[in-house]
Amino acid sequence: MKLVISRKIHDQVVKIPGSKSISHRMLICAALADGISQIYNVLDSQDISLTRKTLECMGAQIESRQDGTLSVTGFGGRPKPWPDPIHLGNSGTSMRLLAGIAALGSTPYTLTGDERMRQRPMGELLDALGRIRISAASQNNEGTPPVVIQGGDRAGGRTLLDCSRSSQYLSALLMAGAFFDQGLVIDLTGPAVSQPYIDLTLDVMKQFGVNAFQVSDTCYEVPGGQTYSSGSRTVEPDLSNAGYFWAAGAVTGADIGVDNIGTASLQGDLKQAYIFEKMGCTVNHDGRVLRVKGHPLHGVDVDMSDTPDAVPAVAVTAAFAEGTTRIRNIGHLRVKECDRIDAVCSQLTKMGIKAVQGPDFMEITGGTPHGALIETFNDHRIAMAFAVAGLRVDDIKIENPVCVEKSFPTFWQLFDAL
Ligand SMILES: O=C(O)C1=C[C@@H](OP(=O)(O)O)[C@@H](O)[C@H](O)C1
Ligand SMILES: C=C(OP(=O)(O)O)C(=O)O
Repeated sequence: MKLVISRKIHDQVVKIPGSKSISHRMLICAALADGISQIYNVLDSQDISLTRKTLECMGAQIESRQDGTLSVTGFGGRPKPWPDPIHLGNSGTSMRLLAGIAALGSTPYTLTGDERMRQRPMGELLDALGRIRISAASQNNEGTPPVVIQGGDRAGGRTLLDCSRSSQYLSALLMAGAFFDQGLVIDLTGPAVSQPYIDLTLDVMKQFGVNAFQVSDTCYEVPGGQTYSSGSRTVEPDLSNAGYFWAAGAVTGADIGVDNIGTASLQGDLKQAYIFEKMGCTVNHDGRVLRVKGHPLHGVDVDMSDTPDAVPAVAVTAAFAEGTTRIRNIGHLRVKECDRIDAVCSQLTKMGIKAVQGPDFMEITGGTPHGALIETFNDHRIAMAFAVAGLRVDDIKIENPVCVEKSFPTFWQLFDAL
């Protein structure tokens, strides 16, 4: 249990570790390459270790240098057999992206996860793989892990994919598709959620010399017969995690900057700062440091389909705003580390805040929240978002604070230093 002490915080600039999404992708692309890559500023967290270990099982050699840089010797698109089940905890990104890589092998891989991961969907990805003759099945027939993927057929071609619950399926197909003889054309059954993560996949693939592109709103293509090039790459800071510090500025009135944020970042969660601006904060991006300074906040109406990981921080901030905040198009939050719509609303209600939910939205009416014991449902983002509330409210206790190790093991250290 962690007690967050409400306090006055000073204006300051913080440094956030590397992006989880970019770290997963760079490790995978480096493993898919021939030769040695150096990846700088890789996030050191539970989920990234799971991706790393799996890539090692598949034949990549990965060494950590003292400064945290990872040196990756790739297996050139030919993963080696691994007969034992591979455990991926509750890392959806590892599970879905690595299922795509497993499809490149010629022997079966079994991918499984913890209790929650075994409830998270991936039937849509299994169906799309099946359409290009890759045997991909859920052992429980419910479309959830454990899954067994057996590659062998590398013809590729055209497939159909439903990305209404996760964009990670499409990222998986794009990364693997470059090795298929005919490449891969992926038609979507409708718009994808979490679009910026797809753009991030295309961008990291490009950095490793592989082209893939969006043909239309609902069609993507990756030409076949391409190879990933090894080299040196750098992971930028994690902007989902930057959001807890910008939210700290928003709720306390301090001016909190996050260092090393490029204006051209493709991470969707850069938008968090601008949602806080819409709520009344001042945002100042001077090229390197992006600062959010809090002022009296007011409710907003936002579509957060593209930025699911930022929802808990925005929702908690909304508890301190005048009026109602409506967060729309977030049905996919129900299949994350926990049902995040339910978790956020139930814990805000415990704090005396009116929080109403619908199938794919929530509405939070700001007020005067009081202390509570916050249940985190083993979800890092619930823990970090409610820690922010503790800066303004006495007696916020966060249950199971170590769950932040999934994406941000140094969170408490940086947060306590505020
Ligand atoms: O591809 C990625 O790196 C991610 C995509 C998003 O998931 P969905 O596409 O399932 O919404 C996001 O929530 C997750 O934290 C990371
Ligand atoms: C949803 C998340 O991650 P994943 O899907 O990789 O478990 C997250 O980090 O908020």
